[in-house]
Amino acid sequence: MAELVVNQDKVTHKILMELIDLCPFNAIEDHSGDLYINSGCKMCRLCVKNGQGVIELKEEENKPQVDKGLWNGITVYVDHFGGEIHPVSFELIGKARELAEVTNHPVQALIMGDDIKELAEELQHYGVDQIHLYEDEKLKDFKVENHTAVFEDYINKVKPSSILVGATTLGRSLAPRVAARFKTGLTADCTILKMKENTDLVQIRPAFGGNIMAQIVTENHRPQFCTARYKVFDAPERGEKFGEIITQNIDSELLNSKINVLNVIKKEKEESISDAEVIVAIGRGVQKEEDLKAVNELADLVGGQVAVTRPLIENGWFNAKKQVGLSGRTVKPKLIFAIGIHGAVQFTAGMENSETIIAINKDENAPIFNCAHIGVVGDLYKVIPELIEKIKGGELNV
Ligand SMILES: Cc1cc2nc3c(=O)[nH]c(=O)nc-3n(C[C@H](O)[C@H](O)[C@H](O)COP(=O)(O)OP(=O)(O)OC[C@H]3O[C@@H](n4cnc5c(N)ncnc54)[C@H](O)[C@@H]3O)c2cc1C
Repeated sequence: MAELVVNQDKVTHKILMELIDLCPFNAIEDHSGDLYINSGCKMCRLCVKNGQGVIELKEEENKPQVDKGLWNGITVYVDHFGGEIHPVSFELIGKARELAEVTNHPVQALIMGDDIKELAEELQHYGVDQIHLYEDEKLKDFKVENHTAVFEDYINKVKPSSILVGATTLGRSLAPRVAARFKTGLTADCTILKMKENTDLVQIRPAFGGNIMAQIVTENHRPQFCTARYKVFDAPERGEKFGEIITQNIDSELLNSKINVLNVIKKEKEESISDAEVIVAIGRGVQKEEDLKAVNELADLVGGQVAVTRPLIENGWFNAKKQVGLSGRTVKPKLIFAIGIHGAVQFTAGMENSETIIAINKDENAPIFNCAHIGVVGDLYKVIPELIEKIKGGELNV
């Protein structure tokens, strides 16, 4: 761990006041002219950058060192259920291929289950170099202890440098357990991933309530683990068959979960905003619940689903599944209307990769216009009826 060292001899009243103002966490205090850092400090290092040498970062001596050359490959954990691969796994394969170009590492897929050869063969069409297949009847149902044991076995045998896991219910349960076994870092819900030439994976995600984009690097441990949500990255097109399937074996004794799955009841597939191709997203600019009638009419006309910002969940108008954003769902439709939405980073983090964003806001300075492809400055109570009229009259084709 790094620590902050305060050079009290360099502290002047002016610098102290500036740093107190600068710290976003109110962690710097004036103790009779001395600078004191309290427990609110989140090590954001703003004070180190701007403190004119008053605060220094002291890196830990004898840091653990890893031989990065021994770790080779970018592995995607393939999430599947009921004979279908979760689409997030394809998206991660697309990202892994991009990252692998920097380091010339192979892209590997890790798939485990029972009677899943066909799924492994399907993966051969997505540009994966190696598909590591674990089949055992004890892997038929997801049992976190068994799946963790297999994952551990795989890492010990193959030694991948980076591992990408979909932030599904299953992935969120599995990835931290495996990361803990290797005493390595895991960054959850990454929205951007970049690769350094030295094989360090730069894991970028909103942090501190979405106020900053944190860049997290696991410099001294391998493997590097991250999860990413569905609809953040692009899946590659299905192509020619490529890559080899490597059958891996694990000592069945290690699959010793005490969980006995009696029955698996498949949930009805629900309509989800994450799958929508067109979305009409609304925010607090819509003032009354009865105004939703016009919003629904617009959504019907454009063949879209209605989605909302968090305040509209909090006021009880919508179910939480309709929320877009950091604490809601990530969406990447072909077209999204953002109507009466300010454009807080916590909202845009969940929709800024949409193909076309049309923002309607009466405030021309609203941040939503920064990520919009088309911006309409106007009152939604005038713009929505006009849009409806024009679509109905055939003047506008959406
Ligand atoms: C940890 C954390 C997580 C969060 N997660 C999320 C999240 O996942 N999703 C989310 O949405 N928020 C989230 N938030 C809340 C977020 O910070 C914002 O408060 C929220 O997104 C604001 O919603 P809004 O844009 O609808 O409302 P407001 O900020 O009130 O904006 C309303 C907008 O409507 C415009 N407007 C008003 N009247 C009209 C009109 N007649 N015509 C046209 N435009 C009009 C205004 O100009 C304004 O820009 C989170 C916050 C925190 C701290």
